[in-house]
Formats: sequence, C-alpha cells, structure tokens
Amino acid sequence: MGGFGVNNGTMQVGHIIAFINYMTQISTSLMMISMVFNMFVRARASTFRIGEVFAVEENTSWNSLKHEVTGERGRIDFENVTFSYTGQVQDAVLKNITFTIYPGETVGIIGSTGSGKSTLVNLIPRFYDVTGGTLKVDGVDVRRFHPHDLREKIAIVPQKNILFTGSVRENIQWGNERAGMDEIEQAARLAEAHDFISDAPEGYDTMIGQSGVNFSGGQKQRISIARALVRHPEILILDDSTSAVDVATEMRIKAALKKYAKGLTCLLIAQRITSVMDTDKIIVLDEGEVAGLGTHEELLEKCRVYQEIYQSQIGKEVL
Ligand SMILES: Nc1ncnc2c1ncn2[C@@H]1O[C@H](COP(=O)(O)OP(=O)(O)OP(=O)(O)O)[C@@H](O)[C@H]1O
Repeated sequence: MGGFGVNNGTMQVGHIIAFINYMTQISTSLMMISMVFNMFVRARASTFRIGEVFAVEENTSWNSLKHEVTGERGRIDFENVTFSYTGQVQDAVLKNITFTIYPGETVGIIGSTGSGKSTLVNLIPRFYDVTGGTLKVDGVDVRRFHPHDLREKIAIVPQKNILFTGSVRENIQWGNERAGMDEIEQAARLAEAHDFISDAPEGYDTMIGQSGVNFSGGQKQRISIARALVRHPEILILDDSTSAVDVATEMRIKAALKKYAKGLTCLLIAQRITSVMDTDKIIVLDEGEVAGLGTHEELLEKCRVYQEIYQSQIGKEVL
C-alpha cells in the first residue's frame, strides 16, 4: 500500500515520471514566488529613492523677478569665476576663470580629463552656482534670471546621451513638445541625422531601444543634438557629444550650424583637437585654469598645453 502507487517498496516508471513532473511544477512555483518577492524588495527601495529625490529642497536661490534683457543675446561672460564642489576655496576645481564669448561665436573647449570642462559649462544654466566671481549671460548675472528664462535660452547635449524607448520622433520632440514634424526634420537635418533616420525601417516612427532599432553611438549622439536644436536655443553646449561621430560628419554638422543657425552661440567640449581647430576661438583648460585662449594658430604659437595636445594627437612637432 502506498499513496503514490508504491508496491512492496517499488515504483513504476509512470509514477516516477509523474513524481518528477509534480516536483518540477512545485519548484517552478517556488522560484516564481521568490522572484516576485525580489522584485517587490527592489521596487520598495526604488520608491524610497524616488521619494528622496522629490524631497530634496532646492539649494539655489532664484530671483523671482523676470529680468529685462539689456545686453547682447547669447553673450557669456566669466569674470574671475572660481568654483568648488565642496564650497571650500582649497578644493576649487575652477580658478579665476575670465573670458567672454560673443553672440554667434563657436568656441572650442579642450583640456585633459578632469581639467574642469564639464564643470565650466554646467555653471552656465546654473546647475551649480559659482563659488566666487560673476557669470553673466546676455550681460546679466545668471543669479538674476528666473530659472525658466535662463534655461530656455540654453540647450546642453550631455556627455552621456540619454535616449528613451520610443520613436525617433518622440525622442527629438522631447526637446520641444510644441515642435511640429517640419521643425523636427529641420533639426535632424542640421544634426546630420535626417538621412539615416529616413533609411531606418519606419523613418521617424522607428522605435529606439530594446524593441526597436539599435542605432550606433554616433547616430544616437546626432539624435541627441537634434533634440537640443529643436528647442531653438540661443546657446548650444555640446559636451563631448560628437566623440563617436566621424570627423567628416562632425565638420558638416558644424558647417550647417554656422550657416543655418545664425546668431547661435556654440560651446563645443572635445577631446579631439581636430574638433576644435576650426572654431572661432579655443579655451584651453589645465587643472581648472585657463591655460590659453585664442585661435588654433595663435595657441599653436604660444600655448604650451595646446602644443602638447597637438603633438600627442597629430604627432607633429610644433615649429
Ligand atoms: N559632481 C561632482 N562632485 C564632486 N567633484 C566633481 C563632480 N564632478 C566633477 N568633479 C571633479 O571636478 C573635477 C573636474 O571635473 P570635470 O568633469 O569638470 O572635468 P572634465 O574636464 O570635464 O573631465 P572629462 O574630460 O573626463 O569629462 C574633477 O576633479 C572631478 O573629479
């Protein structure tokens, strides 16, 4: 007598198979329960983190008055700017930075890793406040702007481009919800993205991400640039955002911006010297200080740091 058909301590093949089947079903269910439990624990932790982010109080004070623009639109002045993430002068990552960028100029920013390039441009939309000195946009101290007014002028393409799961059109439109199809297409053309988007299976409706097309790194960067351009900014900041784009395409993007985005002030952070060689002027950063400022030719003549970058990348001795 046995509950599972066991006779005299023996089992038939059919019973063994049924036993294994039941055990598999039980263990699968147990695994599912533990997976759900795991996901629940993770979701709970994420909820706490999201709550923490929402609870953060803004530590930047904004002038609630809408300022009157009196200066030139797209002009940027750094006046003896010092910045430290800790607020302590001895930890300053930017020291006594002074320069002016005039409306419509394309300015290259170059320097070794950690020299302060991203920090410098992040001060412009007031992601951080200067620790010392004054930073002006349109001739007005950035602290006098309303956040909405200041940030509406500026578009930043960050180092790490963030495209979300959705269509190419939605990804570009995220920069400006009111943009129509013609504006989206125009921005994509300026960013040298229109052709490969049109060649994609469903054009601008092609899905990006896991369930859609996986664009190359350079193509993703160009979609991110289109997203920034569709906002019609007065100041465009490209933070190493053409690093995966080939040199010829990068040159075409810069030429298109110069020709069609008239009056646009453009800051171009780059690792490659070829990316900044043809800009109106180049700022060379070294350990948080301006080591040189001028055109490619001027810097090649007088800036030691620039000469070293040139030699290491181009491989030619500077005469
Ligand atoms: N959020 C932060 N908090 C504290 N220190 C930071 C922060 N971001 C950058 N730093 C430090 O500030 C210095 C300048 O960094 P930054 O990213 O501006 O340099 P970078 O020239 O843009 O470098 P890369 O070319 O590698 O992007 C570095 O020493 C860096 O470690």
